[in-house]
Amino acid sequence: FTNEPYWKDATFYQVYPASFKDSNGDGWGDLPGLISELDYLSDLGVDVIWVSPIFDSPQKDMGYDVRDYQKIYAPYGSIEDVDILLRESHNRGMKVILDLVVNHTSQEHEWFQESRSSKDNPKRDWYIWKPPRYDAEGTRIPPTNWRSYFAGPTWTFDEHTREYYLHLYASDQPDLNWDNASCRRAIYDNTMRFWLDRGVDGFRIDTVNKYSKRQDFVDAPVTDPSSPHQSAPEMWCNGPRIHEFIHEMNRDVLAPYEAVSVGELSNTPDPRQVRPYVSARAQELDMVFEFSLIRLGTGNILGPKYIYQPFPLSKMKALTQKWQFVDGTDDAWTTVFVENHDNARAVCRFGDSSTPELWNKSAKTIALWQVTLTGTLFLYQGQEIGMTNMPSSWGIEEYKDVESTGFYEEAVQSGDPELIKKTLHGLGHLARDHSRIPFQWDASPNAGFTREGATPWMRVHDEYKSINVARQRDDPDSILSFYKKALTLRKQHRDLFVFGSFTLLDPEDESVFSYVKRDIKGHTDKIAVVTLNMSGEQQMGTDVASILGSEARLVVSTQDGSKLVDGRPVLKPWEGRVYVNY
Ligand SMILES: O=C(CO[C@H]1O[C@H](CO)[C@@H](O)[C@H](O)[C@H]1O)[C@@H](O)[C@H](O)[C@H](O)CO
Repeated sequence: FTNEPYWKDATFYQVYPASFKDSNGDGWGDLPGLISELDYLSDLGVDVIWVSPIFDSPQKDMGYDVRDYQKIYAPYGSIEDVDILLRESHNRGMKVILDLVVNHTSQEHEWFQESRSSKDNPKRDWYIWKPPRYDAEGTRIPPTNWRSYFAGPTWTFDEHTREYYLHLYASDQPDLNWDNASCRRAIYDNTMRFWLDRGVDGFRIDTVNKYSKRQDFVDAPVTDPSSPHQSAPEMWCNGPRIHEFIHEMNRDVLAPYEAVSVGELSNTPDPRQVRPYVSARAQELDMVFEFSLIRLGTGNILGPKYIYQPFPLSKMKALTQKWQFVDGTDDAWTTVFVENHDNARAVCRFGDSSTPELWNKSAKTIALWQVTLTGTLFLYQGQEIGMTNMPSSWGIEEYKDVESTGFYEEAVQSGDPELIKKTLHGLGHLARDHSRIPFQWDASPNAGFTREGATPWMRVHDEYKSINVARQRDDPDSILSFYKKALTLRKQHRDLFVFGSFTLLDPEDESVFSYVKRDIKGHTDKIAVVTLNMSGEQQMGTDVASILGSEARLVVSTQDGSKLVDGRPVLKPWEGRVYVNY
């Protein structure tokens, strides 16, 4: 696999800087804090660190609203700290990618300040401005009836020039007009080249399939008669010029710097629509995140996103199979992930955190699932120690995320107590806040995230004394120890685990998740069988012997189990195993 680019079998680790490590006691994570834990990441087996936005920002959406791409948000540190992060990471053989948020800026960005200053300002067309419409009563209404991802309209009226500007997210995040070539050039120069010239190794690219909007700006069909704002992803997702723009970004910036790129791609549930973005010969993106699997349990993200919808294991298995589309028929590549800063914790959503024992066992089986899937693996901070959702006893006041508060406000305004109750229940399961509380390093005050007496920007989890790195580091039976072992196994068996074809077994089984990985690249007859008990009862695993014959060799069990009956593993509750024929 020598001729494969490093980023295919590299392990990426996402850092949410506000919540990773605070070095100066202001209760907000920072770059010196991250730098002080690089050995921890290196020891875990991390190859590439993805740092969520650190740029100057009013933090309306935690930095996904950038005021100055070339300045570091002061509580995070300085640009010199980024240089140290790069140097110290590279010295440890780790690369660093930054978060590129260029579908929109903050409304405080100088570009937007100029654009809103007058209709004939040279940067007017760098954003998307439209005149108002008026309804039958002569009331001014937005140019279209589109709904924002954070609830409410996608348009805000600007008194100064008496026009509306478009924002797919918060009104603090006006969308840039990628149809304007000078705007695109400024994005390439002012943001991407600036950081690549400083030694950054690549980018996670935010909302990458939303840059090209349909130019007819018409109303969307009314799917929710109770709301004036309608779901309309077809108006801006995978738009008419999106491949032209991304190919240009690759040709002019990414390729010349050999910068790795991972795009964040939503509302595109069909792999046939995704492959063109990630086929090597297309020269667009190296890989993308698609969210169908990680979003299981949520409603339509442009509708009742936070009305929780329980899902069967068979659905999780079917979505895993759907996105394990690397089959050697083309040069497309994919990603593997189950957590990020926009979703709740995996052990609470796909595992069972109801007891310490089931929490430990289910978190390990989720890890084994992840490390045996084909594609580039991404971990999210805290996943490796099994961090859990905020306690259900915590009130809405603990939820800080603009999306959580937006949906809660919308429910309150509806005056419908049932909707309010359902939304609170849904947020308790799904909110982005769950993955954003401070990282749990040890049992000292504030979980070692910040110093004693400091006030963390978000409350530290009540259970930090039982779930933290210090407690797990030297415990061979801990989730952390298992992740270290599993990440090593992934590299040792990369031809099957990272590059192999995926075949789902027993799709209707609602307790056991089994699949086969075959060696498509090496063209050998090497086979791995993965069989995971995703239930709280003992289960029979898949028929390993019928696939691997007498050669079946146990590579790993999450609970040191090995019992086989008639060629089928007897799996303890939440036990996972991998067998191979070599
Ligand atoms: O649309 C996005 C883009 O998210 C990216 O873009 C958003 C805007 O920059 C930002 O808030 C997210 O943190 C960033 O990951 C969703 O993935 C997001 O999860 C949101 O919850 C929609 O329901």
